[in-house]
Amino acid sequence: MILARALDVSRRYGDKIALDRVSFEVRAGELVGLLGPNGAGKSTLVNLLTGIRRPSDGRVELFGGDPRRPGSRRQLGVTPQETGLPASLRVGEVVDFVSAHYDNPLPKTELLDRFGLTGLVRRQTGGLSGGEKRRVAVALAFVGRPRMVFLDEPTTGLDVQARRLLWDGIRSFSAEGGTVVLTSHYLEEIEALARRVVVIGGGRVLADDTVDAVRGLVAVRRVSLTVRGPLPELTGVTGVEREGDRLHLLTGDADRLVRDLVTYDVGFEDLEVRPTSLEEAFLALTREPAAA
Ligand SMILES: Nc1ncnc2c1ncn2[C@@H]1O[C@H](COP(=O)(O)OP(=O)(O)OP(=O)(O)O)[C@@H](O)[C@H]1O
Repeated sequence: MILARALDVSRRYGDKIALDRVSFEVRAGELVGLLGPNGAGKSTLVNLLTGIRRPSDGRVELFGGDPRRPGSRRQLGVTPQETGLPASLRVGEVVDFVSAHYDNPLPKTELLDRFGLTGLVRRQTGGLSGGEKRRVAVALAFVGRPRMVFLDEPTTGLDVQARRLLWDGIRSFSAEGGTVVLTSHYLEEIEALARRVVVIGGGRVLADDTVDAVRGLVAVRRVSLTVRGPLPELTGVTGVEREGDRLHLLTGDADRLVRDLVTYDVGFEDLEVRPTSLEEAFLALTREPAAA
């Protein structure tokens, strides 16, 4: 069952085309990561699907209706990229306030426990750290027992431990059948959480597939080796990183590269060939949109 859909959607801000004929759908139970560099159009897509903005062209649907109608948003939870919490209220009071808007909210203790916030219940939000505020803001998207949540960069500004606490909360919602769409710059986050990744660049969908398939799409391999002398000119190398004597070469044809290293009699040690990280795949995709 499709819970959210964009059909040939474009969004312009003056002369700027933020989204260019994008089609995208989210099915019940999915955990989808929207991945893209700054300004790619991720937030714009989220804002259209959650009824915050209107498309310039094309159609958007949320639970089969117009996202701008409050009735279509009843089963939706959203954490925008930036949120404000009333500084003088305690965390528990903010949760009570938001809960009061729903018929059957999640019990406060359960919500706080799920997101590792129990210890903060009596703290005024104005005195929380940036990371603690962010965790509260994300948890609030879940108060009304939504069927689907949109989380725009949920873990920006969080340290590793806080990020993991949030991931646990998101994972348990997903494990119970909840549907999640999240945007992220943290490739590690998409890999850790999402089964499906949609790469957005320049207002277009560059790839929409599993994390493994997106990596396979660019099929870049990382060949690592330790060399003491200079390297000869090698064909097909698209990137080089150096850590002391250790070199990491990115290439679309690892077999050929290794053959060339042997042919040129390069004295290498500890040769390793492995698939790229999603980050490397993502950089290659956004650098060469035509190849996608
Ligand atoms: N209200 C607006 N007025 C004018 N231009 C806008 C507005 N909102 C977004 N844009 C432009 O549209 C493009 C897409 O922006 P969007 O915020 O959707 O990208 P994003 O992928 O979410 O980026 P980030 O990762 O930096 O949040 C950008 O070029 C941005 O400057």
